[in-house]
Amino acid sequence: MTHDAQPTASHFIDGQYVEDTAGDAIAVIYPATGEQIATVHAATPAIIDRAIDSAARAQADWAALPGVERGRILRRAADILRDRNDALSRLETLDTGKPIQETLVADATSGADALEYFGGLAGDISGRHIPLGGGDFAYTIPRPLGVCAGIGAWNYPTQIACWKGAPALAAGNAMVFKPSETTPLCALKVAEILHEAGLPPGLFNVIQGAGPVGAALSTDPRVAKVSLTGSVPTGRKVYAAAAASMKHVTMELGGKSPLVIFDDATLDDAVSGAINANFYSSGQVCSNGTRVFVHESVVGDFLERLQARVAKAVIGDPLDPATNFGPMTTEAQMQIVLGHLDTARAEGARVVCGGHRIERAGYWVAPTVLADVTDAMTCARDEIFGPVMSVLSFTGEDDVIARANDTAFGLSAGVFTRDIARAHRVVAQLKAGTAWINEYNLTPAGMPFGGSKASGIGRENAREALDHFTEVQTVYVGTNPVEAAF
Ligand SMILES: NC(=O)C1=CN([C@@H]2O[C@H](COP(=O)(O)OP(=O)(O)OC[C@H]3O[C@@H](n4cnc5c(N)ncnc54)[C@H](O)[C@@H]3O)[C@@H](O)[C@H]2O)C=CC1
Repeated sequence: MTHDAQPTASHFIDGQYVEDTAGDAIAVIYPATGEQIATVHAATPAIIDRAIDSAARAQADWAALPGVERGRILRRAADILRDRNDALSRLETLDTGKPIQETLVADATSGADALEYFGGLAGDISGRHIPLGGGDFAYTIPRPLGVCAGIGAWNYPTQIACWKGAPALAAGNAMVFKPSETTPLCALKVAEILHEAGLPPGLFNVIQGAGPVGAALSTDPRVAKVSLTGSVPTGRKVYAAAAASMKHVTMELGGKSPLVIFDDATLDDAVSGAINANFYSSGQVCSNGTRVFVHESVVGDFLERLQARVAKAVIGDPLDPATNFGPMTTEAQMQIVLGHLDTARAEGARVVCGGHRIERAGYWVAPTVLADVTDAMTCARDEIFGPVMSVLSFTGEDDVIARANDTAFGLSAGVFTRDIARAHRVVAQLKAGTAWINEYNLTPAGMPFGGSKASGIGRENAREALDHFTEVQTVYVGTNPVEAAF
């Protein structure tokens, strides 16, 4: 381990760092240079067992605490995350390659927001009272599920650990979290900080590894729920594995979301929206609006302004605060994106800018805008998960709604227009878990976030996430003499 703020071992179990070099070595690469910055080891079956076992032992006492006491610990952890934002952001940049300009505002800070939000709500978890007539009544108790597994993607390692951990812990559960094998470091820091804030040992354990470790968590009978952020194919596998033991699931999966720009939109805002919907984190954002439908009367103007803005991207050392565009997180993902660019050209898309690898050490793809894209092209159908915007033109409102919905995904959508009636009419018809009007990709902790159709099940953030980390026990209370047939 070469940097001060780095975690000191591969796993964090029962309140402490744990190493077990018997597990496969996983090289942690700084994507901006291709340099190896750390090594972690995949969890062996013994480590997996230890993590689940310690979580199971700690959970009942945690659940028995008053919610305000659980919440106080989460809020303290939020403060520590904010205090250490600089060091944590640097580590996140080294792990993911995302520019420090982004990690300073969207990773530990977003995690802190979730911890603060759910810390506040923890004291307000309550059931319902249901009057039944004749003096009888029922009430409900939202009960924690027990041990929950969290499995993360590579793009927002700190945020994903907190978005899953905060509501799980607030509701009285324990969590075993497995980060993506390509970005393993920051979830360990989240565990360290939670325990420093007073979380009793065992309640947030982090173990490393790739698919097989995630699969072991998804099938273990001691695990009551799996919350996954990942691709649709992985989601299908994890959902199926969880079904065998009837586990609860939350699935935050991929997308191919539409962003619709009407002819009355404030065009510079729409261009900003399209940039935020495609190039943040070099396009490695699940909710990205990668199918940008622009009204035919403004598409020329839109492309001209967009091209001028993309030319201003500062591509360079991600640790330099001036840089606002970084590399892909992995070499494999860079190759996937470059393959998509070849296919797009072959299918007739016009490259307005970018369209190639940037020749420097590490895994860089230039911010790319494709025009003259049609609905049938692969770049308009498949999730690319890279800095590739496809621009399509449209004529009528009904037509663009039908085209926007013609996808198996349903994660997000956006609309730019100054006509408020149209904005609400259109989003009401878009099959997407989250829609933005005259904005894009903002996900505050108090707002539910998640997907429809193949993009997922359940919601993260807001009160909805607490519902997904609890189950209701109903109690009927009789207050009258008991009647019976005989
Ligand atoms: N909806 C959302 O909130 C978000 C969705 N994503 C989606 O995530 C994907 C990119 O992330 P990746 O890390 O490539 O996804 P991935 O699906 O390859 O991996 C996700 C996680 O699942 C684990 N995994 C793989 N196979 C497994 C198995 N059989 N059982 C259990 N766990 C398994 C991986 O080790 C990793 O931790 C994209 O499709 C993206 O859209 C990314 C961020 C947010």
